[in-house]
Amino acid sequence: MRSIIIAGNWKMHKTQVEALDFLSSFVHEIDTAPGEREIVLCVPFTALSTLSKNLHGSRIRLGAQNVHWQDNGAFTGEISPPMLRELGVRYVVVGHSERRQYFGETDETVNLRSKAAQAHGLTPILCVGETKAQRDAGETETHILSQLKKGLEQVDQTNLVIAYEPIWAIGTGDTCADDEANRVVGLIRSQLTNTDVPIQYGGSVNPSNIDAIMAQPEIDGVLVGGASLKSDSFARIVNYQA
Ligand SMILES: O=C(CO)COP(=O)(O)O
Repeated sequence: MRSIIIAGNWKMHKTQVEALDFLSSFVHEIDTAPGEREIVLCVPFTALSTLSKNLHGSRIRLGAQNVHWQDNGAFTGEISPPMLRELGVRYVVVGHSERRQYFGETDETVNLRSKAAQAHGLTPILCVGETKAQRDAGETETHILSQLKKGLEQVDQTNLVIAYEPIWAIGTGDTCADDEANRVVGLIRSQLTNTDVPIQYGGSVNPSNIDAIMAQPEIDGVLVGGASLKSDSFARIVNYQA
């Protein structure tokens, strides 16, 4: 049985005050969401502690947006798995295309980060996806298969989420067609030894397209950027009509 995971990725948005403001409305707006939907907020490191203290038994799970593979050491600017665990974090986004593009993340470091997260009981949300140029050149499949092969080496597939995020669909309003997203997610699933790994779609998900995306049989959830920043909009996504 595959889990459904609806996750917001706030990226570099929201101070602690803004995060608490979001939470105060959001907890009520998701009151009636079906219980089997896992709701995750992947927030900036600086908002983790405040949110963690204010979740008060809520069903919302906390996620981080990056994690280092060492427990501690001279790695200025990085955060370790035990530091996240201490704050009640359950999930961590690994290998987001923005980290690969702007911060030199490679399949090898993505792999190290995923394994370290798992070793400390965190669930990595491993992101893969192609650029527009790769799609236009017909290289979508080979690119994603290569990202998966390297990224998943020795990764435990019983504690893992994968997010298919076509880079050209991120923050552009240009969503991948539902059936095409479904096809690529199916291709990703065909590469896994555990076919129950939840696989999300990400890229311009919003309250208007969520129902159609979640109607796709291979898609087990979404990773939402811009539309997760407003509580009513993200709540509508969480409350999608099945
Ligand atoms: O990158 C994303 C989530 O990780 C998607 O961002 P948008 O939903 O803003 O397109």
